[in-house]
Amino acid sequence: MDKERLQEQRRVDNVVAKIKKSFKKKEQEYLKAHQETSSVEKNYVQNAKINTFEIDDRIETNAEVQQQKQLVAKNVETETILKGQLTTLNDLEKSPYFGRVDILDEDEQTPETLYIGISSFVDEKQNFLIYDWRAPISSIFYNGTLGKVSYDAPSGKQETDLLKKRQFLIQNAQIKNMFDTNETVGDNILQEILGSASDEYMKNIVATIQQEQNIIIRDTQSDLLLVQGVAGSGKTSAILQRIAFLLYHSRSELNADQFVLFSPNLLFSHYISEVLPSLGERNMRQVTLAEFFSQRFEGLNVETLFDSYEKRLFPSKEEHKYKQEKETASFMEKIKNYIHDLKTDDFQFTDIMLDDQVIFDKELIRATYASLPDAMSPSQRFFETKNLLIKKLKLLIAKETRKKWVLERIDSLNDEEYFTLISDYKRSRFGEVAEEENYLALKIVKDRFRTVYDAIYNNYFLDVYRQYSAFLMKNLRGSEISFNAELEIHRLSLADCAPLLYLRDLLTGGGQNQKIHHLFIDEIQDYSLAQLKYLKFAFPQAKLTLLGDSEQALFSDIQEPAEFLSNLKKTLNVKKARIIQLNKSYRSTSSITNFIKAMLPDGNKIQAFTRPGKVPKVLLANDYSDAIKKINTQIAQLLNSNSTIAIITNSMEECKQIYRKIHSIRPVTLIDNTARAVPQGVLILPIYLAKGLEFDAVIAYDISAHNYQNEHSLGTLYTICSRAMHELVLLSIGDVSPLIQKVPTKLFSVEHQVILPYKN
Ligand SMILES: Nc1ncnc2c1ncn2[C@@H]1O[C@H](COP(=O)(O)OP(=O)(O)OP(=O)(O)O)[C@@H](O)[C@H]1O
Repeated sequence: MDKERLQEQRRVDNVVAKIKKSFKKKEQEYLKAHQETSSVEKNYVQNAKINTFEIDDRIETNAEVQQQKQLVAKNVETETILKGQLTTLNDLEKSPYFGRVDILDEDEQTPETLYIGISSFVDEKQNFLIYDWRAPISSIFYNGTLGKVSYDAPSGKQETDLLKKRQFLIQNAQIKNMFDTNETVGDNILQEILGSASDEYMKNIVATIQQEQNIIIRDTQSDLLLVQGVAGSGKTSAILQRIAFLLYHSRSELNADQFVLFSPNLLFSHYISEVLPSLGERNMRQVTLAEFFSQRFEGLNVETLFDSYEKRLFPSKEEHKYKQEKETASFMEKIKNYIHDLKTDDFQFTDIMLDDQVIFDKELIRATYASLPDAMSPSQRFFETKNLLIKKLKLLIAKETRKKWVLERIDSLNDEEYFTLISDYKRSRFGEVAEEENYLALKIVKDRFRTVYDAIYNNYFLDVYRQYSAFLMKNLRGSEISFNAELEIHRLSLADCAPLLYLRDLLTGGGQNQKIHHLFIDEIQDYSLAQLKYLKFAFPQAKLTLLGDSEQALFSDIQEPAEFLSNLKKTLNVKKARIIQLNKSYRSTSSITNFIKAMLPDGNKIQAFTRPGKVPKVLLANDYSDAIKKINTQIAQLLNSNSTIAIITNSMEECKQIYRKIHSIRPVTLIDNTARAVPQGVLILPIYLAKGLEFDAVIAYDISAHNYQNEHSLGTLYTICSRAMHELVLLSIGDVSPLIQKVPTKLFSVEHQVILPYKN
């Protein structure tokens, strides 16, 4: 070991010893906090048990229990914080840092040496032994080349002289690799990291963030940050790091609950779930578009992207046309205009019923709405109508309390019913019997009219579905037929969700979440402009970070990036928009990336990371049973050097067919849309569930001309191939797709004697 490395190792030993000491101290604090929580909890349980029998004692006990509850919550929070700190210290113990910079400030004589890791660490004298990677000064580790550099500090731009930049790979407190570099972050360590096997969870990239990724991570100015990056260029990695960065820099104003990430599917949510905790941060909220819509249309079966993808394989021409129209931003504008011009007579009000009885008929509701000034916006008028209806309901309830049935009901109450009704209200408070009777009558009637109140509160007096249908009839005549037919069987197609919600929210004034500060959307190419417009409306305070690869479009044709960007900017109408392109692909070996590049019309822009590997292999099968044989042989071969092999298909049906044939031969996992995690081994899954994921080896199933006829399916084929990290096998039953035929033959090998109509 050379002298310098020995010196560095000595420093590592020294720092690790201090981290261990600090860990022990924190552990004591944690144990103490834990004991406190347990004792408060015990106390709380005992208090909750006693004195709840006697009605009069309930109120006091409740107050006490509430106090204890708050105490437990506070203690649990302290415990969680300490536990998080222990986890971070534990991680630092194994790998305290990954970078070092030596800098010389203008007014200084001697250089300063700073070490950079996943979290800061100070010794007892408050000396910084490790700087957090998110600290302003740390940015020069990722950004700067040696010489004069600048970084953004809270006090403004700072300049310094960067004298040395050193990278470390430290495992179990031992330096495994270390070297000095003049580049931003050198290739050596990256090579080592990218060459390793895939994992159930995505890893953080903190030690090897690349310059252009660093820009995405540290941007705090843009209202819309659009990252257009080729497959495997680290878009997802960069935004997760970005979330950690934003949380660190706005610790006092922001917490993880104010971040929402729209992810492509539940497998993906699980896959990325460890990145933020590994950086010492809590996870943000995650939701898929399907979940988001389903929550808003209770009782309806909302079509998912996956249903729509499977259906897309056989769409009717007419349906396709309607769907395309509903996905445009201009369709959303039509909704806005429709509502603006909507006459009172055109509102689809509906009677409010209680059992079989009409409580407020629709004409009364219409008259109430009509009585309000025209100058009010529809949502204000709607809100006022709601208030007026609630007032009317209160009058009705007051009148009803005097009815005979109510008195009869009071007389027939047994003890239990009586105490339930009176709940914690003290009997002694009633001056006279009549007062108690009035109280009970009001409770009984209110209970009886609860559903009416709920109906008003939840806006059920407007039939939004009929309203939307009326809108369709006016603006996309014919499309209301299938909408109504689907609704009959409680189904809602995906293309209708955004316009329908928009219509509902504009009319009723709801649906907006003002609390979310940052909205992240991954795989943006799978969202229609109508959906994006709605999300912007639903999260009006949120800054947007949108990531995508317009060429990985599964659900629509590939769009020119420039056209996509300009449409997006126009639709979302934001002030400070910034677009960042990531063209270097890190996931796959250069052989796989070069193969993929050749498939795409503008593939030249993709830069392969120089990691050598085998060229992709194209296998030609004569028929289905030959294909299954070939899959089995390939799996056996690939398993020699790969731990996860994914057979990726174009549809669930294909997955099931393959699974039926091969699961008796070897252990395989069929992944469907109920799966929450991706195990290691051999997997079979359709491409839409593999979005955003990666596997050691991929077998692209049936890339024949039959399955991938033309450029409409290029997005799917490209996405499948780009899931492979180390090896890619493409299997075709019969002639290969013309999309593969245009790839130069030197970029892949062919296994079969059938002659291919090569052009090159
Ligand atoms: N700077 C980096 N250092 C180390 N690994 C990186 C870096 N950038 C990307 N990677 C790795 O490259 C792979 C692809 O990254 P990621 O999934 O974030 O890309 P993506 O652009 O979201 O991909 P896709 O659009 O194809 O799903 C991951 O294994 C990730 O860890």
